[in-house]
Amino acid sequence: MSHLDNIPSTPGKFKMDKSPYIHRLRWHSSLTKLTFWSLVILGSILIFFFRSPSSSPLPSDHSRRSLSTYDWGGPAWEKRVRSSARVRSRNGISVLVTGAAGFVGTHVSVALKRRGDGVLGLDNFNNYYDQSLKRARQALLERTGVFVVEGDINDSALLKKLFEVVPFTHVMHLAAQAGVRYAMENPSSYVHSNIAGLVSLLEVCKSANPQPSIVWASSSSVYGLNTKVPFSEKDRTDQPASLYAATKKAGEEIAHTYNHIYGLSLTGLRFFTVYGPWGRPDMAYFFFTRDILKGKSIPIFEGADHGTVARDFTYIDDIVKGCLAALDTAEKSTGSGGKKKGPAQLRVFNLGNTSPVPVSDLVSILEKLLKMKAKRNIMKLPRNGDVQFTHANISLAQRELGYKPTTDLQTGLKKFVRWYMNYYSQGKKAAG
Ligand SMILES: O=C(O)[C@H]1O[C@H](OP(=O)(O)OP(=O)(O)OC[C@H]2O[C@@H](n3ccc(=O)[nH]c3=O)[C@H](O)[C@@H]2O)[C@H](O)[C@@H](O)[C@@H]1O
Repeated sequence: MSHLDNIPSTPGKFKMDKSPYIHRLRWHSSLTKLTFWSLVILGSILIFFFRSPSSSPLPSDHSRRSLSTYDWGGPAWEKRVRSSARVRSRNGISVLVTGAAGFVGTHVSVALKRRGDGVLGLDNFNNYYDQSLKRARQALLERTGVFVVEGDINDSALLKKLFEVVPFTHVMHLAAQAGVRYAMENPSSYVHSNIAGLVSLLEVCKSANPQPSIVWASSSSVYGLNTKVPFSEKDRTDQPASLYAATKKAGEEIAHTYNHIYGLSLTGLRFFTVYGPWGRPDMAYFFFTRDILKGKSIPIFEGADHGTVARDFTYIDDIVKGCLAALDTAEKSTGSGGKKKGPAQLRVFNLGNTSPVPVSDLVSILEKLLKMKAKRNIMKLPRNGDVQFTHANISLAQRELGYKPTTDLQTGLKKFVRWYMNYYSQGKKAAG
């Protein structure tokens, strides 16, 4: 008889015959053996519960566990949330701004607040770049009357609570893991924020009553290896060149799904290399400024055969106008109680400047403004997600949003440099 003969042919029908039991009774006549086997079984159970990854009822992902470290809730906290989100103008809207302590988030929140809309910020203050800059933006927001709740978009309990406290009419979703090149270093942070975080937010929005209208940040990077310029919303976006771009593209498809199933009104904005005061230190114009001032060499990328690398750099104030116009023209979501009641609006717009500038020209402008020569280190465009050229066709945004950028790179950088010199002269060290 082979050992395979003991295996039942029908699952669930295997019945242990009595012989092992009887056999064991004989064994148990020895107390030592009983104790021994009891300990073995107990030990195995303990090892199973402590070592097996699937035995834990908690998610094993670190980022999820860290969500519980944020402190929120309580009557005083709710009061602050309500007061910040209170609409103070006729026909105003109440907006939850995610990523409020980020570059675009800060500018959009201030603009909304100033015109009398209710604004509540949400930000996880992660350490992707200098956190003190995020705290300084937060201080600016507080002075404007915007409370920034500290929390993560993956924290559904927090999101649900916020919607319980305030029936937001709109969500401006700007929280994301940004940066094209960093995606090679920390891919999971892109999935966590740009995919899981987006789904977590949309899940709560779809169940909210009333459902809010959502405007969110996509990216010019979705055009990827597309060579047809200028980039139009009708062009293909199925060849992303970085994981960052892929997660933003995934976001656009996820938006389609939530619009289709639940009647959420969704508008995606494809931002083109946004720059300006209070910007992101991981972006080229920002760290070029810092390094030129320090006398450090700066890597300037060029394409094959000395090909020009250029960007459709877009000034923050123009982007803010585009964001507000998108919020103002957003139609209401049509669902309720998690159920779609009719077709809802689904839009995507390019928000660019329509005049690409070579990166080497950006450096020349900075040299003039800083009155310092840059140490240029010309390098081959790395194959880590960068594309050679971006150029927005903005006719759709012009037609539907009245979007019309007015700031050229020279003017915008002048404002950035003024802010930079002022900000970092006040004892704040430019993060290295
Ligand atoms: O438009 C967008 O969708 C994207 O714009 C920027 O991405 P990118 O255009 O690559 O901006 P930077 O990293 O500031 O680079 C600007 C230009 O400088 C070049 N560069 C960058 C870094 C460097 O060391 N040297 C250099 O020449 C890049 O190739 C690029 O042409 C943002 O970082 C993204 O988050 C955003 O989504």
